[in-house]
Order: sequence, then C-alpha cells, then structure tokens
Amino acid sequence: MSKKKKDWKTEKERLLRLDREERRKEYRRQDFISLDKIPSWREENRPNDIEEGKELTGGGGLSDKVSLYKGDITVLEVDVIVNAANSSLLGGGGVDGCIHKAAGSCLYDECHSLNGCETGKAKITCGYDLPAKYVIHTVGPVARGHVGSTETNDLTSCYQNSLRLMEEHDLSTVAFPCISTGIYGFPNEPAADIALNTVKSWIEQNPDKITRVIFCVFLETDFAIYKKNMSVIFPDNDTEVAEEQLKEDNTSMKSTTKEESEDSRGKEEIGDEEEGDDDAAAGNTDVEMASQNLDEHSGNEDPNQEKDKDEKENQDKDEDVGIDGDEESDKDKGIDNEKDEDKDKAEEEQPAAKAEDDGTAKSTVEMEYVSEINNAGTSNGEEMKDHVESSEEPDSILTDSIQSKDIVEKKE
Ligand SMILES: NC(=O)c1ccc[n+]([C@H]2O[C@H](COP(=O)([O-])OP(=O)(O)OC[C@H]3O[C@@H](n4cnc5c(N)ncnc54)[C@H](O)[C@@H]3O)[C@@H](O)[C@H]2O)c1
Repeated sequence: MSKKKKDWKTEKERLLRLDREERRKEYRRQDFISLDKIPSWREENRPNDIEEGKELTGGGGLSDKVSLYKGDITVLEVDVIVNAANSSLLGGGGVDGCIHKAAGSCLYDECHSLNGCETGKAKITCGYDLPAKYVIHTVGPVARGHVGSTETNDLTSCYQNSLRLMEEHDLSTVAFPCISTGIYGFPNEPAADIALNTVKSWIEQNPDKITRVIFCVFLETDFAIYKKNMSVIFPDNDTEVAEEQLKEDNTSMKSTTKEESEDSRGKEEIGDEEEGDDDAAAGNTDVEMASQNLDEHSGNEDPNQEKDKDEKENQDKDEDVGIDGDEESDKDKGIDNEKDEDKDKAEEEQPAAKAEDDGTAKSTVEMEYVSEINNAGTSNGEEMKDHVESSEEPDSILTDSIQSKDIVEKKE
C-alpha cells in the first residue's frame, strides 16, 4: 500500500510552524550537521590559538560570517540551502537530484507550482524532509567552458538574487553549492571568484543580515580553489599580508580575465547577436532582480499571473539549449504546458538525467566532474558517505549516478 501522498501546501504550513526540536524529528536522515559543528573561516584558520586557549582576537568581521565545507549540502542544518537547478525547476541530476531526493516528493510538487525559473533568477520553496528549512532554487548560466560578460552577470545574479530572497524571508544562514560548475560547465576558478566576491560585497553591505554563508564544495578541485581564494578574500582581521596578496592576485586576475574576455569576445559577440535578439524579444536583462511574494501560510502566490509570454519564451529557449541532463522530454513539456497531470504520472516522467557522453564539450567537463566526485570527502577528511538515501522519488537520478560511475570505470 503506497504512502498517502501529502499535499505540499499543508505540509509546508505544518513544517514551518514547528520549532527546531520538533522539526528534527521530521528530517529524513538523522546524520545532519548543525551549524555549531561547522567552524567559521576565522575559527578554521586559528585552530592553534584555540588549542593554546588564546582568546580569538578581532572577530565579528567577514571571516566570522563565512565557512568552507566539503561534503553533501543536503545534510546541512541551515535556514536555507541553494539548489543549482535548471529552468524547469523539476529536478535533474547533480546537486539538484540530491536535493530533490533528500527533500521528498513535496519539493517536486511545490516546484511544479512555480512554473520554472529564468537563468540568474531565484525562487524559494520549503525544505520539507531536509534539515534546511528552505531551498532557494537558482538557475546558473550554461557556460560550456567559456566565460563572457553574460555568463559572469548571470552567475553573479544567482548569488545576489539568492541572498536577497534569503533576506526577504528573514533567513540568516545559507549554504551555496558551486553553481554552474558541473554539467553547465562554468570553469571552477572564475566561478569561485564570482561566488566569493559577490558574497563578500553583499555581507559588507548587509553585515547585520547574515550569520553565516557556507560555501559547500563537493569536489577536491573546488575545495583547493576556495581554500586558496578565501585566505585572500576573507583574511583574518589582523592578517595584513593577505591584503597585499589580494592586490597582487587582483592584478593578475584582471589581466587573466581581460585575456579570457578578449579571447571569448569573438565567441560572445556571435552569441550576443543571437542572444541579443532573443533578449530584446524577451525583454530580459541579466541582472534583473527576481523576487517572489510568498505568503508563508498559504504557500506560494501563483507566479503564473506575473509570468509573462517573454519569460515563457526565455524558458523554452533554455530548454532548447540542448543540455541533455536538463532538457525536459516532450512528454514532460506536455505535462508542463498542456494540463496539470497528477503527481504519480508526473513523477514517472521526471526528466531523467542523462550522463552518457554525447561527445560535446560538456562531456569533457562532465568527465572531470564525475571522475573527481568519487574522491569527495567531508571537510574533516572523512570519506564521503553516500548521504542521499533512496526515497520514493523515481530512481532515474540514481541510475544517472551509476551511469556516471560506469563512465568513469570505462574511462579508467
Ligand atoms: N551533473 C549531472 O550529471 C547532472 C545531470 C542532469 C542535471 N544536472 C543538474 O545540472 C544542471 C545544473 O548544472 P550545474 O553545473 O549548475 O549543477 P551540477 O551539475 O549539479 O554541479 C554543481 C556543483 O554541485 C556539486 N554537487 C553535486 N552533488 C552535490 C551535493 N550533494 N552537495 C553539494 N554539492 C554537490 C557538483 O560537484 C558541482 O560542483 C541542472 O539541470 C541540474 O538538474 C546535473
């Protein structure tokens, strides 16, 4: 006898009324990680001071408000985790797949009511069975290894819009994955630079609005990049040398980025012409703010009224971008565009993430991403346990990860 399907609005209202202790009983997994178990960047870099019993001097600065965590974002007990979603918001693979599996089917149902999301924008839902109270879904740019001004603006908007949506809901602890650096192919280093600098600027402008931003990395590559960059971008209050290093790095970064943008300008100008036409038609701008008026007690206001034709065109454009893992199949589009099928049918047809190598540039990025994923571990060096347990969700995503592992084995 299958479990009675829960209505997402009722479930959301019930869960958001619970206090922490009561909510903890509802987490799908009990091996969650509470915030007090995650050291701030400053604490992480002054362990010997703590050992020697020294009072941590300074503090209250930026490095107290950020953390670097290596592991599965779905175990973090924070106000909100950010999902690197696709424009359909109907799940897929990678971190999106993990979050949907860990949150349960109500997440899919609430996402289905949101009618998609444009690149660079963000929408918020309840966290349901996750230790996080909420999930902010943002859609990163499909970079495929190239970074022009559009990709940079779109990724910056993902972080800005997520932080502003968090503030609108009076939330103060948030965890970000490495948005767009997986199947969307945004190079890891510039993506980390955008993430760290956008978050830094936002905290400097809203110091009292944030308790902690956790950069949740999954791959060894990202862990090394963030560790290096954070010691420069979030220096300890009394570490002068980092400022000097920051100036040097910025100079070198500027010249590299300048070269890169000159290099990609050719590609981008072509892209812009096409995109310009679309954008003009769609009336979209890369950094336009997205916010969603949510009445927490009655669930989401239906964004359909506000979703105009342009946004729909833009959404279709996203779907045409040809990223297999994200493209909704025609059947799925049928669900979206024609009539609201019941959940079971929709669930069977959730877009299955395809991991097979289709020979495009993306597969190089994906291969790197997949080969590294097997060595992911937590920030304290423990072997990464496969935190995400099976759920009533279709196991297309599970197949996806098995497939991707097969690819790695074959490769080896
Ligand atoms: N990676 C895949 O095989 C795959 C396939 C289909 C769709 N997707 C997803 O990819 C699209 C978005 O691309 P993207 O590059 O922004 O996202 P992504 O491909 O999920 O990669 C973003 C980052 O998240 C990391 N990551 C993966 N699992 C976790 C986890 N449990 N906790 C923390 N971090 C994790 C991953 O290593 C990468 O650094 C969406 O369509 C979404 O559905 C991924």
